[in-house]
Amino acid sequence: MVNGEKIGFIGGGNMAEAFINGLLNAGARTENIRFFEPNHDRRQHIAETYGVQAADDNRELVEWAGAVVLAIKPQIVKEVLRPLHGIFTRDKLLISILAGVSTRTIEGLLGGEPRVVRAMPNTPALVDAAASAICRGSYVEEGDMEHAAGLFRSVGTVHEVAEDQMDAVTGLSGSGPAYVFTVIEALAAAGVQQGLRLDVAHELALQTVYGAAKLVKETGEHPALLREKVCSPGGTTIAAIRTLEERGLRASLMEAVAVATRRSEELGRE
Ligand SMILES: NC(=O)C1=CN([C@@H]2O[C@H](COP(=O)(O)OP(=O)(O)OC[C@H]3O[C@@H](n4cnc5c(N)ncnc54)[C@H](O)[C@@H]3O)[C@@H](O)[C@H]2O)C=CC1
Ligand SMILES: O=C(O)[C@@H]1CCC=N1
Repeated sequence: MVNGEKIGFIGGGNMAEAFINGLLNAGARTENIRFFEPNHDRRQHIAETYGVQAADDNRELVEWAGAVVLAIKPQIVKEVLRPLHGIFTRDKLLISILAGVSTRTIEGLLGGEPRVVRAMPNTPALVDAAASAICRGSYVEEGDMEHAAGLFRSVGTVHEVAEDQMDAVTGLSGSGPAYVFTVIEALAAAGVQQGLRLDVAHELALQTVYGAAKLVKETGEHPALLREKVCSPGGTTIAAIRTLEERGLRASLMEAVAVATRRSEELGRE
């Protein structure tokens, strides 16, 4: 983000917290970040943990900010944005991280020709390892995409995609951390079943997933090639891989991403 820019968060939930944390780690100043959050406990938690100021309401927040991150649940987008109709003047940029909700819907709710960027980050933003994608609204200005990309880069990686790909991004990387958490949990359970202590099994499962991802990232090698290097002829791994293929791990993941993509599309129609 531009140094010294005022960034406001509508909503102080999990994702807003991840970004506030990431921005501060990246050198943003506390006085340049504000948020509005109606839940008292969350408001207090964010204000006290990060030393950032809570606004009294969303209108006050938007009037103060240069860039606004919309971080509420998609189901309440209409009730939250309708009262803000007309106050998103051309000097403000709105970045929405809502699953499913199109830039066209948001632009319609805000009125006029608001500068809107739609984004889909994920929770590893909390540890500066988010995978995010962004797409442009109808009225963005030159520089807005790079500007928004800077926010997401401060907590991980970012790609620009066409808006018709955002639901697929949501199904893959937006929801994806939950799939991987399930894999870690299942591997640990499998280790326990084979007689390992839970703490040892959990640590082995976690480090294996972390190490495998790091190996793909740092070598740049295709995962299939890296997998071949683990599979000794007639050995343990190829026996396990055959079982995973027979039980449909690949098809299960493809179907999971398809279902999540469709759910994202539905959220946009609700
Ligand atoms: N949790 C995730 O992994 C991801 C979530 N998203 C999207 O981010 C958005 C936020 O998700 P979370 O942070 O997980 O949800 P959350 O439920 O933790 O946060 C939403 C916050 O908005 C607050 N809120 C309710 N009414 C409000 C109002 N009128 N004004 C301001 N704030 C209000 C709620 O009290 C709550 O703290 C959702 O639209 C979701 O689709 C995107 C990527 C990943
Ligand atoms: O589950 C959800 O709807 C949100 C969007 C992506 C991750 N969490």
